[in-house]
Amino acid sequence: MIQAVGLVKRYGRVAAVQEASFSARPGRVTGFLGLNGSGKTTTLRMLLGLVRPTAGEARINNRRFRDLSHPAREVGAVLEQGISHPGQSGRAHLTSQAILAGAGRSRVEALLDRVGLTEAADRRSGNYSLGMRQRLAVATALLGDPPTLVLDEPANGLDPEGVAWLRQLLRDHAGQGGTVLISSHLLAELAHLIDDVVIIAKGRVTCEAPLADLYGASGRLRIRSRDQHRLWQVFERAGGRVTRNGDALEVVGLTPEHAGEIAFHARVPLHELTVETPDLEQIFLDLAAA
Ligand SMILES: Nc1ncnc2c1ncn2[C@@H]1O[C@H](COP(=O)(O)OP(=O)(O)OP(=O)(O)O)[C@@H](O)[C@H]1O
Repeated sequence: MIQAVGLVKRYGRVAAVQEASFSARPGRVTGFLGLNGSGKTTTLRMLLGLVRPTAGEARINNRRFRDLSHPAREVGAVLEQGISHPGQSGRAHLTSQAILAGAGRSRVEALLDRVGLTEAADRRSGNYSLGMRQRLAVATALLGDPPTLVLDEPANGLDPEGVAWLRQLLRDHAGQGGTVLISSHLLAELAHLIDDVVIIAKGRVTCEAPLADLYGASGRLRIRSRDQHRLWQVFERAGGRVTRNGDALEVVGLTPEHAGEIAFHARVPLHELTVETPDLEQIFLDLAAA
């Protein structure tokens, strides 16, 4: 469990984070979304004890990071690329980090395999692609087998296969009861990866909700029939908000099942009943620009 409680960070006159409160729950993958410069990295660094909050508190499993007795066993982080020395091989990097995390050599080999780096393990990490460096960073974060993962823009530089791999890894982690907080400036990048969304705009949290609610919030039906006037009346009477779009009605506030039954009882045959998929990126941009 990750909790941000009224987090504030000011750099001189710059208010990087302002009263940010949210949580990321066990068993869920939570997306932490915001445009560039909205305060994501600063917030994650406060959660991980790397930046001291001006006010408020960040808690991991109900404790501040600095009060954790075995940080590497409680939380793993992917914060930035280039964590390894470029001359060092992936295996050498992971082995040296394993010592810090109290993990054994067999764990290093298992993790190289898990992130798909076994074959490249002895190559200089400086020659790794961005995607391979991300995989190495994820392996490093997993060394202490922590239940909580914090990842800053981990999908950056991953090709579609890499994104599918990351998705499975995070899903498995959450499926075993782990907590995952993952940041991005693109909702589309995370849409298939996350259960919950926290959106930060200009340092303030503007939305904290299950991703499904974001879809549901703008669920809109498109309906055509022979008697649009009659349908308009009965839909409004049932609590729907109706507008016209060309020869169709657009209805918000009714489920397709409800709308279909209302039309049936009003004896108006439907020619079309479509659930319009909301433009998720647009919803995100509206919330992120708030
Ligand atoms: N050490 C610092 N000193 C001064 N200002 C800072 C510092 N770190 C961040 N800021 C400012 O705080 C604001 C938030 O920055 P932050 O890096 O947290 O945003 P971000 O959402 O992670 O952006 P990006 O996606 O571009 O990494 C920005 O205006 C940034 O310039």
